[in-house]
Amino acid sequence: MELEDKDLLRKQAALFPLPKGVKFSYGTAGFRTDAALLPSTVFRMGVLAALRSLCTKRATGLMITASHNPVHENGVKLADPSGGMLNVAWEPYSDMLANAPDVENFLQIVEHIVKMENIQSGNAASGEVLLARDTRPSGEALVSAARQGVEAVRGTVAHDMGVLTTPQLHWMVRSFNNGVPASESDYFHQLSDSFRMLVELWHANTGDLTHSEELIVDAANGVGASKLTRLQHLTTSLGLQVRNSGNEGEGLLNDGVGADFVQKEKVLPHGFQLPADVGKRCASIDGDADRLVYFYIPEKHEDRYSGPVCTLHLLDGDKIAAIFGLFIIGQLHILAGSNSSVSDATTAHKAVVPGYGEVKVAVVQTAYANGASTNYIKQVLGLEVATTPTGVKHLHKKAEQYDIGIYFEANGHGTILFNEIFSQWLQDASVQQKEAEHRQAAKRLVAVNEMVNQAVGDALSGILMVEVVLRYQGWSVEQWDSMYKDLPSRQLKVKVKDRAVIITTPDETRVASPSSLQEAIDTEVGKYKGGRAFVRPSGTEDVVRVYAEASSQQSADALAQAVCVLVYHLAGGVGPEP
Ligand SMILES: CC(=O)N[C@H]1[C@@H](OP(=O)(O)O)O[C@H](CO)[C@@H](O)[C@@H]1O
Ligand SMILES: [Mg+2]
Repeated sequence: MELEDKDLLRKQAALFPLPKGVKFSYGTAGFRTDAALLPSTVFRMGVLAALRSLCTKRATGLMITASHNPVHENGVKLADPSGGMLNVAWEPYSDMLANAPDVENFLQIVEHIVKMENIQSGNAASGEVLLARDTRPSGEALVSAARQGVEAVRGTVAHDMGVLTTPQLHWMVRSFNNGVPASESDYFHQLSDSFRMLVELWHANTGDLTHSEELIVDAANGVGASKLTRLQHLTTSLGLQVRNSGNEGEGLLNDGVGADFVQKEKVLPHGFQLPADVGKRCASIDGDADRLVYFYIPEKHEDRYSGPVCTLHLLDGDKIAAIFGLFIIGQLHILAGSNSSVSDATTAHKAVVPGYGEVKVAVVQTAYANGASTNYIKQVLGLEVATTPTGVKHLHKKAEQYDIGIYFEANGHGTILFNEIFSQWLQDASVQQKEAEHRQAAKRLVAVNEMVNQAVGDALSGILMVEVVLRYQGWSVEQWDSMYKDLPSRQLKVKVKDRAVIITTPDETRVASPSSLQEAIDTEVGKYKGGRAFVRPSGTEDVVRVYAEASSQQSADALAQAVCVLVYHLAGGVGPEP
């Protein structure tokens, strides 16, 4: 690095000293903590995003959000030039930079990165970083810190894209680097045009494609609310009612609302009521709109305010993956000219399409996927199921290995990826296939590829896709729910002194160390028919997560509870015994 580059960085970095006594960790999906502690981290991530851009010679992205966490927290996520998460090989750099104790140490790490990655800086270089934030009050000041970080690296500029959902920013980075229109308005038009196309292509088939009931969306009092409203203006046939939009009097961001709350607590979010909302098709998104779950309250329900509450029927990421898989395989069958039904598992997963060959399709899940979903996807849909560690960065990478990769975490983060060669083939097939039916199936898949965010999981495009598939199937939310019945499950957390003492096998289903813990878990699981349990240290919170499944809710609860006690005793639990 040249002297003047260093001087500029030194001067700017001095404005953002590291707070005392804090250790930052990149974790599962970026840095997250109390907003007041973050300016130095965000400034430094601005520097890293700039270096990554100079290194790849393409634009990168930086998003200020703490997703489903409380409003006083904030965080930073980095987008790689592909629009996906920051390349995992660069995560150690982000940890090193974020924790550098002083300016000189920080400069040394920057120099180390520049050398290791052979980065050309200076006037001739041109890096670009797109910045955005969610609706948190701390966001504006943090975007300013990020901008100062980006511009402290000579030869890079920051573009502030304003208040966006996380998936919108990732989409923009991807589009920008692909040289296609990349503004927010382009995003909305791409989604709504392809939704309209899918609706029209259904008309071509059978006639009317209106859904009798509108969808009610809990927007977590976050950034997704205004974006959904905008989307609705462009897609008139999408009947939508947005609640928890964060307007005056509607409550706080993520407070008793949103996808994380609904998925974990399985109770109605604020703004929804009995009996008015019974039977309605409802969805929740999270604070930065990258997670989506659906839910409804059945006619026969318990009152949420009395007794143990589980009145809400949840359709989580696993069920969204299942209905997406059903649609995709259905269209591939048309293209393959096969009359076999999706329940014919022996042929379903080998969609051999004349002119292309075998189309490789898989659903990618983590160990948190409900066992019933995995069975259904494999046995009824006949699709391959691949498993990865927790975290979208892992699922996304795996899904890219297929012609069509559908990935979802149970918590509702996921999307459908199309590989480039297959997507080009579909484009050609949509005009060149002899049979009109085949051209239409290809056109539908082309429209799905356009509509569903190819950069990252996106609640907005996810809603459009679910709504399309429900209409194609002619299903109500209850009919969708009845694809399969979830195995009873329970997820709990345990506080320990140092969660790093637990090391799991790569697939995260077993504890490698301490080995006594895995032996004890095995003994406990053996006591329950159809039982399954695993533990892993969280990558976003200072806890160990415990997951259990069994044949009844009571057994799942008991198994999860027993495993919590084992973790507490064998892995250094703190506070009162669980
Ligand atoms: C069990 C669970 O839901 N874990 C979540 C959570 O990660 P943890 O590492 O488990 O804290 O946050 C991640 C980021 O949002 C998300 O990708 C992941 O699925
Ligand atoms: Mg989120």
